[in-house]
Amino acid sequence: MDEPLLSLRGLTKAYPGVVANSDVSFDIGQGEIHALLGENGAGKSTLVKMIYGLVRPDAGTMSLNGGAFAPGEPSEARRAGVAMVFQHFSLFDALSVAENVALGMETPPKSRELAQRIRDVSEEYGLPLDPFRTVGTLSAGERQRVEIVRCLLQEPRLLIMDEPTSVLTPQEVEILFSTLRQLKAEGRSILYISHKLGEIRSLCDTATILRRGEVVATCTPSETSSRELAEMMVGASFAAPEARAHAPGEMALEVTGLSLPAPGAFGTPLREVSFELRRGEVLGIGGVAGNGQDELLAALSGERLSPRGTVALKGADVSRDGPIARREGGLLSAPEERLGHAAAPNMSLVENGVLTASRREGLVSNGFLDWSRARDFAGRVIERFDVRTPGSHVPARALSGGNLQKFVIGREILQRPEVLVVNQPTWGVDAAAAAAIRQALLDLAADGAAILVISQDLDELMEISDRFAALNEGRLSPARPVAELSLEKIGLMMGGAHDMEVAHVHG
Ligand SMILES: Nc1ncnc2c1ncn2[C@@H]1O[C@H](COP(=O)(O)OP(=O)(O)OP(=O)(O)O)[C@@H](O)[C@H]1O
Repeated sequence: MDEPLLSLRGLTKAYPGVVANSDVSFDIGQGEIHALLGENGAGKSTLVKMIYGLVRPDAGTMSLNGGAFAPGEPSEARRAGVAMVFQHFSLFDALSVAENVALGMETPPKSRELAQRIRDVSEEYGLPLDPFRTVGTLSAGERQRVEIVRCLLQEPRLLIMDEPTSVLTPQEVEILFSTLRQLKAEGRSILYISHKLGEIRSLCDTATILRRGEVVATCTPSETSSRELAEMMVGASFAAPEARAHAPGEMALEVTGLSLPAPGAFGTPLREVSFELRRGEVLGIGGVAGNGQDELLAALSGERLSPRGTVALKGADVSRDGPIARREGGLLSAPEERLGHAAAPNMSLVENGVLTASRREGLVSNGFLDWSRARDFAGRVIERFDVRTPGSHVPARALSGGNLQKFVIGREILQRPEVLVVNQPTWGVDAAAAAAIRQALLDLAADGAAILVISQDLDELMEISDRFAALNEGRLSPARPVAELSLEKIGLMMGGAHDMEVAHVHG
């Protein structure tokens, strides 16, 4: 076998109360697509941050192309040929694609030349992108292309991708995969983090599986079933969610002709959105990111008020009520962006629990916070949703992405909502925990709650929804029973093809 591109030997990194990586050793071959798999908090992000020079290992060594490799900062890793596309993009909305790319370069070329290079790379790798478009107007898939093109301009030997498909439509996933296969054919290597086992099985040559910071297995994903992969990750078997039979009940949430202007320069207006949601029912709303999902959630949660007569909760007009009044009426919600919007990063989990649960859980009495009840509530969320953390005193930012997501969703579910609106409930959550969250949503519905799930994960929507509707440029399609729909029809309802045209307007 050829010499590996990257060898990791005994990498170890501890944080207070948790060993994030313990004696991790494996190799990534030249031209190999290598999957890194593991439950939430297994240590995947920590490991790639060490490779990318963002975190220093406490012990262990790395070698790249046979030479010692110990990047002290990302620019050093980049110079050595390591590039990384992050889960959360670091782009400036108000700048153009080319300006954003230039910002990440140490010595950017003149803007004309850079625009040409961007066009060349985007054509060569089948990633349509217009260098002069303002980033704020791009879909999530297009933003990701900006990040990928920015990486490819550095001619990387190793490209690290952290959950790249969580923001993509099925069609965009196909485009991304052909780009990755092309990079592999050129002899470049890819380290691929994902919780989507089907994708890993079709794309990756090898998989390394981490559990609680340690390498527990290495396998060939195409020869391993998704169930086997999942079981290696959790070290146990797990059950797929099961819907309990139920008949839809009374009207819980009725939205009628809801139109709202875009909240800012880069938001999406809502256009005549109408739907009904009954008790006991799960309505799934799909769509490409940036088609009004955040705006719809804000209008339902009460963060943004809408014209009278547009939002009715259990028959009462709540269009002009803010979030606190709606929560009191039984409508709870969890937005997509977990750090900053759903959770305050520097506050502890106890405090984050208080943020949305203080009234419904009676955590405040006579104007004073009841700390012991608040700790008890956070503790119950942690236990019930298997949030991996040293304790409820830990600040939200110290949790792995998936564990914080479990906390944010669990916090709402435990408050026994009558209507629950969630956006991307299992984003970044591993297979077993995602199954547990979906099961909790189904159980809530079976107990008579009305649930609205906004998600880009079509498999998820198909699995848990009774009816499905698609958001496209702020318009909502009529809802259809899921039993009548194929995945392909849903893809078309989403209008997922609209941003795939080659956008060479300035070419
Ligand atoms: N900056 C930090 N401070 C304290 N603890 C941390 C920090 N970063 C990570 N951890 C802890 O290290 C462990 C591994 O986290 P890591 O983010 O690497 O997991 P992950 O496998 O990427 O998870 P996910 O799939 O949820 O993103 C977790 O227990 C996490 O809480």
